[in-house]
Amino acid sequence: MAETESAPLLRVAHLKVAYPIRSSLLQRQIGANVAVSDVTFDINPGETVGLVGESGSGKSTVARAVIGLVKPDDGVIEFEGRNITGYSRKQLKSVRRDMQMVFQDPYASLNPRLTVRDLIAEGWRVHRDIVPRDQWTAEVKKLMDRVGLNPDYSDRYPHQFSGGQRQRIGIARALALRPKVIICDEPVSALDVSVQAQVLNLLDDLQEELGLAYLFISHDLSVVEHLCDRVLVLHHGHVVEQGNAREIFEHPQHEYTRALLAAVPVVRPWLERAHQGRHPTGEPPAQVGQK
Ligand SMILES: Nc1ncnc2c1ncn2[C@@H]1O[C@H](COP(=O)(O)OP(=O)(O)OP(=O)(O)O)[C@@H](O)[C@H]1O
Repeated sequence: MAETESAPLLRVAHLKVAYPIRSSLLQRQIGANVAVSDVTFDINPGETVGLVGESGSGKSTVARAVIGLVKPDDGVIEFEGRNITGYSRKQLKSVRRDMQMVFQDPYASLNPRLTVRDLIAEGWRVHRDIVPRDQWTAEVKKLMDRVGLNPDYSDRYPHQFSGGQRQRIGIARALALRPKVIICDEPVSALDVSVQAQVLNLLDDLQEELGLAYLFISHDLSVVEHLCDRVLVLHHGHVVEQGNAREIFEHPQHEYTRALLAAVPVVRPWLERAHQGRHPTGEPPAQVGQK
């Protein structure tokens, strides 16, 4: 799927992030908790790289470092060949537009006081050259349509939508900035299994249509296996195994990977559809607000 002839879209080399440990009384730093260490991987345009591991293994920390929310203690992060490791907030502005994030909890990540229209258009206030103001409404409706939401509901608020629909709003918000890569941090783990399938299939379709790259973070190996080209297995902040997704799932080399695989409860039939270019039969009926 991915083309590798040019520089990778995103390159993370020897990333180390340590969080300060503070004394609760004095708020004085008394040490550091190394959350990730020596994490190295590339993502090429149109590629999906999975980051898997148990809770606390460092997945979100890698995502936060890539997007500039935490400062690496060591290592290099490059975007399209540019070293962005030490970028200031202002310098990161141009990169953030190309690198969007979809979060685990779509409700917590959406401002409840904004309508869907304002939520989707929010990024255009900062990045003014993307969509002219007089076209915001039309463009919001197009994006809603694209992610499977009824465009007539653009003046509704997040609480008027279901969990799956709210995640579609989050995806539309990310798409609004026309990114090259989307970091998906457990994007379906807060959703019902049947709704997970719909959202994953949407992400898959968008990738095919727009050539997006994904850094896909999940503790659920059955999700990662079917969506990802390559996978990194994180354990206590270290990459214990990485490579082609299918090979890792068929022939896991590390005992931690084998333990994670053994913990996968069921093979989910809806995931069989991934990368086959068609929707599974028997998807649950669309919900209110969804087309
Ligand atoms: N803001 C923080 N301050 C201090 N320690 C943190 C902070 N955020 C994460 N950690 C610690 O860093 C380590 C990695 O956490 P991280 O959230 O990256 O893991 P994760 O694999 O994403 O876990 P989860 O799936 O539960 O989100 C953990 O030991 C965690 O306790």
